[in-house]
Amino acid sequence: MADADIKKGLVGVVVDVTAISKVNPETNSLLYRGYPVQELADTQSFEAVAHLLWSGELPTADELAGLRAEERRYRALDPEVRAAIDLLPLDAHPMDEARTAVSVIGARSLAGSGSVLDASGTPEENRARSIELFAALPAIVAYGQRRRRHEELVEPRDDLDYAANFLWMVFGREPAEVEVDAFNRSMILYAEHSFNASTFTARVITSTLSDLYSAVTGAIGALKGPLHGGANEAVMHILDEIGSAERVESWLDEALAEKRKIMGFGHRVYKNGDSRVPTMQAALDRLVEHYDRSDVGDLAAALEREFVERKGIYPNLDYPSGPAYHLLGFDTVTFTPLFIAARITGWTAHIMEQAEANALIRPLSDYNGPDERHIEG
Ligand SMILES: CC(=O)SCCNC(=O)CCNC(=O)[C@H](O)C(C)(C)COP(=O)(O)OP(=O)(O)OC[C@H]1O[C@@H](n2cnc3c(N)ncnc32)[C@H](O)[C@@H]1OP(=O)(O)O
Ligand SMILES: O=C([O-])CC(=O)C(=O)O
Repeated sequence: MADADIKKGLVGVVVDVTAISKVNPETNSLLYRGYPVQELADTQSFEAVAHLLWSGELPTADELAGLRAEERRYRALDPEVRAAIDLLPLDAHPMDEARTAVSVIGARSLAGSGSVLDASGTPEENRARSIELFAALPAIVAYGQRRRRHEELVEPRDDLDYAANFLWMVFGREPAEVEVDAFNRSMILYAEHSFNASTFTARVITSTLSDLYSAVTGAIGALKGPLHGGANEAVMHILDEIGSAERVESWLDEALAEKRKIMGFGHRVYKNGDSRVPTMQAALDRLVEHYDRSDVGDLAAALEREFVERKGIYPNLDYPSGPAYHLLGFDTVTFTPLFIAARITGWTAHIMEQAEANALIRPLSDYNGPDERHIEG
């Protein structure tokens, strides 16, 4: 096979169809089930967007109320999940914590379901499993941050919707409107992005007729890497390392001389800017104003200006999200678990779509090892 025929990293390869989202780098747009993501972020709750991704349509008032009631049923941290998290060292990465928690929920949910032949589930079962994970993840993420800070678990509040309750469980105080708005927007923007690495991982696992929990666990592993979801954490490490807007130029001289990747910039599909960045940047700007933290806004703006000018590579969603989560009060290691809480919607929509029209995903490789040889003697 000629080298030119090998699509390393599957660059440019279209492997299947999807009706869930459309990423269009030419028009710099992102549609969820046909709706521009900016419009959804401006007008919808994350719960409504979850319904849209799963079912194909925005919910009616009754459907939204039904989903919200269902979500409230699974909000509290399950004591057995808590016990499993407590077995992990305090300095375990929260991505590992979340991966373990999903694995525990899956093992318990599937216990007694019989052989591997029964695990993949009916569409109805998978929809119920998706809602349960969507509802359970905030408490897992919140408990992780609180236990690392040696703080008590905060019980959920039924009078708050998803985004406000999530912030409540993490910080134990009622969030301001501007905080809820920024957080809700970030969840919507992070919810779905076609065949990205973690979603593709989930689809590969689903394609073997494995179960939804295994697919999500694998997807979390793929998301953790800094070339993908881990970049929102990595952005904050970089901003911390630079320290202030005045240091950007000298820091960048050195980083580029060392051929370092500057996290939060670049994208496999978008080459002229990420469609989600302006909406998240506007939310970050409002947080900067709310907390009176122009130092954070100025530093992020200075690095963006300088890097884009020198390299012509634009920020991706992780770039404004990192400092926004920082200002909201999240620990840097908690940023990528927030991405899980959002992307659980997209992952599970893709798992159900893959299961509905399945073909085992199994590409070919070109062998470049030793020629055939035999053991001597
Ligand atoms: C929500 C998300 O998951 S968005 C992605 C989050 N990831 C990051 O922010 C990590 C930093 N960015 C990157 O590593 C890359 O831009 C990726 C992995 C996202 C996309 O990568 P690819 O499409 O494979 O492009 P690739 O990495 O080959 O980059 C092309 C060129 O641009 C350079 N480049 C791309 N991104 C960056 C960056 N962030 N910093 C420095 N150089 C970069 C590469 O070094 C390469 O240069 P070369 O041609 O001289 O070798
Ligand atoms: O699409 C990608 O490759 C990565 C990304 O932006 C996402 O998953 O949100």
